[in-house]
Amino acid sequence: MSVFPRISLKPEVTEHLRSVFINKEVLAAVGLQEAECRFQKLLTCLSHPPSYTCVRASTHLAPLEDIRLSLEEELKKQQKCSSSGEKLSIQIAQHPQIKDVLLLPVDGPRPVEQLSSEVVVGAQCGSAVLRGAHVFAPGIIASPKYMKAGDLVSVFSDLEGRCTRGATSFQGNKVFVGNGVAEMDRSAIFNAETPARGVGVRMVDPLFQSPSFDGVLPSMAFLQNLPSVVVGHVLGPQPGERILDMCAAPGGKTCHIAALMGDKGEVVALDRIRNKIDRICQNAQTLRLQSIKAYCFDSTQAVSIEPTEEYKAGPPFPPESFDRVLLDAPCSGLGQRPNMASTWSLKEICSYPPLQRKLFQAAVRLLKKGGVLVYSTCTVTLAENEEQVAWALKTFPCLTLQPQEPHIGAEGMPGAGLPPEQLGILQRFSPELSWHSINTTAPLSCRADRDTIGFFIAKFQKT
Ligand SMILES: C[S@@+](CC[C@H](N)C(=O)[O-])C[C@H]1O[C@@H](n2cnc3c(N)ncnc32)[C@H](O)[C@@H]1O
Repeated sequence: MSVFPRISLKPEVTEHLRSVFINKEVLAAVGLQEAECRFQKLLTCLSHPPSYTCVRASTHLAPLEDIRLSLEEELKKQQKCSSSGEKLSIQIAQHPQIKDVLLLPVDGPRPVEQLSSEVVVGAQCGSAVLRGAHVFAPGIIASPKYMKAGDLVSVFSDLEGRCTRGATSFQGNKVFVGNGVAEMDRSAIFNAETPARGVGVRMVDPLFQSPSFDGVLPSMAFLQNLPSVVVGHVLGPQPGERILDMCAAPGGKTCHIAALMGDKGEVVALDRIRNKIDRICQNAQTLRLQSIKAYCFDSTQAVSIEPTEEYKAGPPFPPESFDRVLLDAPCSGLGQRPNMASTWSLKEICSYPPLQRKLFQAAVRLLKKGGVLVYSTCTVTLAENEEQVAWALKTFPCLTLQPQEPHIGAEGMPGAGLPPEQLGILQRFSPELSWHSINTTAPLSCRADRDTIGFFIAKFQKT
């Protein structure tokens, strides 16, 4: 059910996206009415959270069913301690095809009454609340003048980033995300000498309710969107191999790859941003994985200039060093859900394809002959997805497009000149195709594959 307005984008971005979704090839395939309808559904579904939470279970540490039962126990304990009167019935489902995934239903939108005391949070924080998080103090932008710990407050998300930090009220474009109990006085949030940390508002009556995973079985349950889990399986890492994850932070997919290899072999994780490397290491440590080596490095420069150089730990690497390469590329992120507003310009969105191509060139060079390259993004544009595939197949005759296992998403979108047999083996998660037709009372395992974030996966082999 739609409760939020469509995602708010700059008009130039909306027009650009319309031209992507209503391109000539799509028009020829489905007609104008259906193409326009899909585009409108896309704008609506992007502002809403998926109807379930996906957890990747650490099946390298314990059997899935044991993890499922422990998680159920932990979440029941969490409910006993919660001050909320209403209890969630906890049903954790397994995914029918993916053997390390657990699915938890999200209950929402729920009928929640708004209160007169308002806390305003940033849009990113608001989106996290809609996916089950509490409000952390750094996310709070405004609060009532005399807010004390223990006060019941309504939480609003500031969609356009217009609220002034420290304000006592805000009349701009905001969306109600639920009620909670303040865990801090206003003065501790805005007037403290050091920035406040920890939970600022504990959500007791959220608009969309799902269990909070904060500190719940951290080594066993990792929150990850379903398409991101699919990426690891499509890459198909094998024990003993050497794998490169070129854009790795915060390391969700890196850790999955290492887990799928039974932590045997070597997973090299690169990211350009230094402080994000710590997150990769923390995640690896929490999930008890030792085969991961993380480096701060610009992956466009990851091929060594000296061609005869031997492989050594750390970048740059000689050509053909890796059995498999994952390029989970930096992208415009327009598939993320929920996302109620983006202030990005068209120029910013169009800045990604050239960077993705530079990374892709390095990926192809670093891959061994016979090796597998997986390219993925969490965005919906053609330029960052199918057009990149068309470019790659033309630029690198050594690459062939491969079928994916599992293939639970839709096919690639027409518009980049790819023939149907190639579109058919691309995997595009397109929540707009089923928006409104998803029966939220149907078993989770039936609807999970369709109610995802927007995502794209292509698999290549170097011959
Ligand atoms: C989509 S995110 C990766 C998410 C990650 N694969 C995961 O599953 O947790 C893209 C990442 O690429 C990194 N990045 C951007 N440009 C890069 C470059 N030239 N070299 C290496 N990393 C880069 C960003 O810092 C960002 O962390």
